[in-house]
Amino acid sequence: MTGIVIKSTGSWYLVRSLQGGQLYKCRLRGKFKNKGLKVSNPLAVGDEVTMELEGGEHQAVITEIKPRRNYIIRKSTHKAHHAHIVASNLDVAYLVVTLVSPRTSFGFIDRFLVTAEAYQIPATLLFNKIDLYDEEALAYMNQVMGLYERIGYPCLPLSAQTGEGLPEVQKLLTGKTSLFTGHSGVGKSTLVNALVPDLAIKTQEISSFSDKGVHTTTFAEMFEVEPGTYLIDTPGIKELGVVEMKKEEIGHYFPEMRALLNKCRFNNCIHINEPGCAVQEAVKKGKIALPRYESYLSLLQDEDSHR
Ligand SMILES: Nc1nc2c(ncn2[C@@H]2O[C@H](COP(=O)(O)OP(=O)(O)OP(=O)(O)O)[C@@H](O)[C@H]2O)c(=O)[nH]1
Ligand SMILES: [Zn+2]
Repeated sequence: MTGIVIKSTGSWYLVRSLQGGQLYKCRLRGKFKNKGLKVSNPLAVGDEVTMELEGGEHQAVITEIKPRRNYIIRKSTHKAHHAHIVASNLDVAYLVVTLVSPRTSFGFIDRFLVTAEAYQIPATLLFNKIDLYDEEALAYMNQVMGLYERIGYPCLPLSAQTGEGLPEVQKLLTGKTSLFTGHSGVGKSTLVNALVPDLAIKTQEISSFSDKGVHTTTFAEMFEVEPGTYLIDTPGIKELGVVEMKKEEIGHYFPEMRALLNKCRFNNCIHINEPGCAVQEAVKKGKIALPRYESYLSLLQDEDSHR
């Protein structure tokens, strides 16, 4: 029997069978090694596994994991050098942002996009709460959306509250595995609720497998929107941290910089103040948006502080 991990706690796993949709509470048989990956969890949400029934009606043992197409890692906030896989086999990563109450910063958006680039996962920005925007805010939003669309990131305006723009989001989800993330307060829960039919029932079903007292919402959970369409909610994840990037690598994760990188005079250029730098030139000419370049500089600085 094969299935998809829809919840991973590290000690047990909830798997949805691909043969009938039932849920199984699973343990692992033997040791699973994540080759070349320094992570604390052997299995993540989105992993496809083989399992064998065991004992109780809804219990199984995971015997094998299929190779991952991709995955996103998050650094542990309390243990240095610890990281875990948040989710795997993703088709799209969505960031929910708002320009008012609260205002998502460019820095935060760009960090998310860089992470998605590093893991080669297509990213889309969802601008929520447009019902709150006045004319000025709408004009600003269009400007920001234009900036990101020119780089190649799809952007959608919506209101999880009024439902405006939701059908467009729903269309994008169909047949895919989508990860949702965003700052606290941007309306991610409201949106996930609007997108996943019977979310409360599904959440209840998932938590009915939890042992007493250990249910937490800090793990990513995968919901079936309809067969073949999955949505991964990442509660409590404030930031998808990029794990160990070399300074020279960072520019590659800005698509608008990527094409220019071999045009710099020095091949180890990090585009700060080197002469003959194609990136600085493009910033001066307005071909690279200033906020994007500032995000780039801030990521460089972060790497400095990690050494
Ligand atoms: N006006 C307006 N309010 C919204 C919209 N979407 C969500 N809200 C409100 O924004 C607040 C935060 O929404 P949540 O869905 O809890 O936000 P969240 O991002 O899940 O926040 P956390 O649960 O803290 O991660 C709530 O009061 C919602 O009712 C929207 O489209 N328009
Ligand atoms: Zn340069």
